[in-house]
Amino acid sequence: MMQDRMTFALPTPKQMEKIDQEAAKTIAASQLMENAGWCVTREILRHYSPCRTIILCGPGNNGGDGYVVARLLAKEGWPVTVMAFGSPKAGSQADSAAMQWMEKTISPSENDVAQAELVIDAIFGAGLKRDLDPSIVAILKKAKRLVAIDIPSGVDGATGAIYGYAPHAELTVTFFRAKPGHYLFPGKVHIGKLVIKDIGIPLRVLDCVPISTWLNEPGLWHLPVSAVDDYKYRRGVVSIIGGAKVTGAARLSALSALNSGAGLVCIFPTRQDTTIYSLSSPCLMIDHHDLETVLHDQRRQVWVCGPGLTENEVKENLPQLLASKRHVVADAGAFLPGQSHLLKGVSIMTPHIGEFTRVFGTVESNRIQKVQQVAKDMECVVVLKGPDTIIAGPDGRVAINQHASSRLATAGSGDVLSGVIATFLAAGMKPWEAACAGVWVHGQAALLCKHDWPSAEMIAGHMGKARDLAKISEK
Ligand SMILES: NC(=O)C1=CN([C@@H]2O[C@H](COP(=O)(O)OP(=O)(O)OC[C@H]3O[C@@H](n4cnc5c(N)ncnc54)[C@H](OP(=O)(O)O)[C@@H]3O)[C@@H](O)[C@H]2O)[C@@H](O)CC1
Ligand SMILES: Nc1ncnc2c1ncn2[C@@H]1O[C@H](COP(=O)(O)OP(=O)(O)O)[C@@H](O)[C@H]1O
Ligand SMILES: [K+]
Repeated sequence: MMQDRMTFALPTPKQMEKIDQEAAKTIAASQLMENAGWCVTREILRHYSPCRTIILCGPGNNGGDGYVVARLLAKEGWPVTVMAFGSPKAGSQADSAAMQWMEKTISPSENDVAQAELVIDAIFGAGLKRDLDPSIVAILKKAKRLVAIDIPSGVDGATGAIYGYAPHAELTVTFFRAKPGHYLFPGKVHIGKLVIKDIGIPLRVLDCVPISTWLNEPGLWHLPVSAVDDYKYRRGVVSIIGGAKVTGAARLSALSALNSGAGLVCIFPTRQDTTIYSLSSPCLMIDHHDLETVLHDQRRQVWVCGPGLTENEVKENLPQLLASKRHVVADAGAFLPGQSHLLKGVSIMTPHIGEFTRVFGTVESNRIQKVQQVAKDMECVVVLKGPDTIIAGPDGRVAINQHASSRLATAGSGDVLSGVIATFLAAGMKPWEAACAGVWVHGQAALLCKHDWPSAEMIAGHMGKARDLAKISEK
């Protein structure tokens, strides 16, 4: 069965608020809070043995969940104390949860937290929008082992930004769906193990919010299959501009395309002497005509432009590709300081944060918003590469990729990415889907490498197997 793409939805905290409100129309809010508290308790019982535990309870619903956990853990015989940070509003859900807590409640104290063997952080949830109070920061800093309810207090659930400080949780239990901030840096490193629990919110309430952000997983997109009557031009042709001086980048991109299932991979060398490209793989076609002539071939719709190219090489070739309405995957050398106009018309661009900043200016704490804006302004798909790669479409859709490995942090792995994305584009996938699939398969290829330190060439060698695994995972 195909995965329902709603499985991968990452609602923002604001959307989650709306989801909670809608859910409360069919299931009592008190029941949702009880379920949330019970889910957190079960995870604590699974991961820890009974020990001196302090539950830090804030004034909102996150604190309400904390009071439920306190009651349920105490029932299991755990020595539990609640540390209250303000009182819940009279008559609120959190207020009734607090009223059911009959045991020890203490005022905020650094010393008591320092003495606790386990600290449960139920001060603020994912919707936090301002800096934590310094006295709260001082207390959180004393926690030795910490479990966060929903998200560690201080992490912005929409962006992963940190409001002054956030503790490092060993375990974070969130409800219904993860939020973007669970997966985005710098917040991501504060989450520890992430557990997402179903608390009884009906799936259909997702329809009441316009979800635009997704976890990048197979099923969000579908890779083309190889048909019995396949032939090379149906699989798709990938063409790559090959630089004169730096030749490895285009060759890595080509190798990646060949191994990802492209029907044909061609290199258009910018210099006369083509030996380096001719000798690199017997499967590659090397162009010997000028670009104008080559572009008469209508089968060659998809081009990679940038890996290994100098400014001049980009300026000599990119405008011609765009003028002839080719689909261009722009990377590396195509990101010239302040020259965003050169990129107008590309289908997909794949900058890392340095390249992105060079062309589009500094990125504030809300990277998603900035990448979405650039995708919209430039009318193309933007892949902001990194350990939490963000793929934004001009229509506002965003995918956050987690399926990767720091094994990718090696020179040339970006070139490999451009090759696989171009392959999927040439196979007929839409740009956003091709980019998402390429990023996932690239991550999978790195995960398949036998040791932790593969070269980009080795990663490229695992593309075919990684593509097959992506296809299987769609089911
Ligand atoms: N059906 C549901 O709803 C369910 C919800 N669930 C749970 O709800 C949680 C979200 O709850 P929430 O919206 O009440 O947010 P939460 O962070 O607990 O409190 C906000 C309060 O804190 C205050 N405050 C904020 N920042 C502050 C600061 N820096 N310094 C000082 N004060 C600050 C703020 O004050 P105000 O901004 O109004 O001045 C407000 O009073 C979610 O994480 C999940 O655990 C589950 O029970 C499942 C069912
Ligand atoms: N720590 C990491 N975790 C996951 N992916 C990473 C990490 N570091 C780098 N990558 C990925 O590796 C690739 C590096 O690309 P890039 O920076 O363009 O390198 P190069 O220019 O050397 O080819 C990107 O796809 C990036 O997302
Ligand atoms: K919390």
